[in-house]
Amino acid sequence: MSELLRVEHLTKIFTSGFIGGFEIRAVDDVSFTIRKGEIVSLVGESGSGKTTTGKLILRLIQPTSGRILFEGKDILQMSKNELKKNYYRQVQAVFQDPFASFNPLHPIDRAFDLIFDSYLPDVSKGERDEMIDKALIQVGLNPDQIRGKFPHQLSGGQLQRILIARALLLKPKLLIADEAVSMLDASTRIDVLNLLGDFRDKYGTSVLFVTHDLALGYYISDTTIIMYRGTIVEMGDTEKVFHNPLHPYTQMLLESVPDLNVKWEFKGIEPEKEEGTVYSLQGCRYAPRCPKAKEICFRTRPELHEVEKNHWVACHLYGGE
Ligand SMILES: Nc1ncnc2c1ncn2[C@@H]1O[C@H](COP(=O)(O)OP(=O)(O)OP(=O)(O)O)[C@@H](O)[C@H]1O
Repeated sequence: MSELLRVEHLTKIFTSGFIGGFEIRAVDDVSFTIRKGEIVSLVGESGSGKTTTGKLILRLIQPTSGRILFEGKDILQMSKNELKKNYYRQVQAVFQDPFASFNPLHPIDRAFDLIFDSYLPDVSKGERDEMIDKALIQVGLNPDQIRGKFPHQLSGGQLQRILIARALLLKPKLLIADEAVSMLDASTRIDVLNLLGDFRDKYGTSVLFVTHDLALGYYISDTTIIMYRGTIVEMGDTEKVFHNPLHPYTQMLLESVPDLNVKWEFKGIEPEKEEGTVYSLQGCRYAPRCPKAKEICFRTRPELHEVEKNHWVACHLYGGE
């Protein structure tokens, strides 16, 4: 599989407050690639920088530093016109909150019209209708119950599927799906995940699947990237990351997945873990929470290095610093 997207040393620092405000390193020196036809999961807890990474790739926000190459071309050098006419024709996105993506004053068909007007202006009205119906059926919706409706007349799950149908209509080379199936009920969620897989097989669409749900990431992706506080702590073949997790953070995440055979039991109140944790920018971000942290972990940030084929970890426990 050849390379589609390359992210190099991507960093996004937000500043909060005015004078004497503080910096948030939402994404901090992140590098990875997505190959053609590859499904990559970006996994991590809330605030780990997943959405910011997706927004940077979509150039909805500007990075503080770093490069993003799509088919070898630096998207940060693209003009607005090039982005609109060329890049967004090939890179589509679906976000978590479907309500925010629809204008409540217009029937949902207008969302499709915008796509046709912008990217497929030569398609006739009859063909448009046929393509929209087909796309809706693909995501398990009945066009007769959807077309002409206003957003408030449809459920969040229906709106989300409409957005996925719309994004796939263009047969994009890359789909960024940011918690895109979170609002769907379990059976529809599997249908939509399967649809993404089918789409990849049929059209070679690559997917950056942003999720905090490990099980969904495992189900759909070839490659998994685990993020913690703006940094990549582990990445590689999904099977390797899930079946041989190396980073203590990945191990903790996997141990936290509820097991259907195990019932809750009281084990005492856990001390505060996340909010308010102070970490050093020089060291590993996870060190203050890490049960295996050594002195060096607080002092030097570990680099990602390949521990086995297609399996990288940024952790001093495995050397490589
Ligand atoms: N526009 C912004 N201004 C200031 N800080 C921001 C902004 N957007 C994100 N952040 C901060 O950047 C960090 C990463 O946020 P991000 O939304 O990328 O995380 P996430 O992993 O996608 O989390 P979630 O799963 O909750 O969406 C957080 O600390 C967040 O508060």
